[in-house]
Amino acid sequence: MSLFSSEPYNLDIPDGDITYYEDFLSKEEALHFYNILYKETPWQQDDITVFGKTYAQPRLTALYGNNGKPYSYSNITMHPLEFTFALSEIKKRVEAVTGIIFSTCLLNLYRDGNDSNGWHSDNEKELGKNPAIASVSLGAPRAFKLRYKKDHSINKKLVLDSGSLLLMKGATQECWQHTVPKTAKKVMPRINLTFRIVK
Ligand SMILES: O=C(O)CCC(=O)C(=O)O
Ligand SMILES: [Fe+2]
Repeated sequence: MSLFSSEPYNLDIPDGDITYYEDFLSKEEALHFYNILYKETPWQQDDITVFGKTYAQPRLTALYGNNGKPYSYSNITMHPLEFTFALSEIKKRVEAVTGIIFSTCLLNLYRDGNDSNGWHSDNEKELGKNPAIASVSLGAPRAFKLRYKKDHSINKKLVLDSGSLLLMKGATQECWQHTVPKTAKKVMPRINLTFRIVK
């Protein structure tokens, strides 16, 4: 954290609980972890099936966990790898700030502005009701949009900066969807880590 680190910021939204910690990691720490994770991660590109249509996921992913439990979404089942030293360090930091102990981390690599993550909620049944999801961003800043399921005109846009932590809790996954849209801007790669509790 820098001397001028900003306070955690609570989004003012109905039926959700979202906190943004802009300076969760310093810019130097974020770059350090970005470089390690970019190189050490066995990035994979899976085919996903959404509404009966199959296509290559527009980003690369990897799954890590400490309870051996697989995680399934969009007709893909991923089996967790053992946490690496770098991921364990980040996990400890996330747990210290949030007070929540996570079992699993899904990594996303957005190679450029053409990579994205479509509108979804993280509401898989193995996450249980009102799951807490802690999302760490490293590398290029990217837009992160949220919309209220009942009324899409209620929405929010954040830019998730390198070293930031976004914590989603409570009814957020039940009542909101989120997306990382494509961008026409020339952007460098971004790594996102979502810590979850897989039951
Ligand atoms: O990349 C992000 O910021 C979001 C990732 C995400 O929504 C997910 O993996 O479920
Ligand atoms: Fe998500």
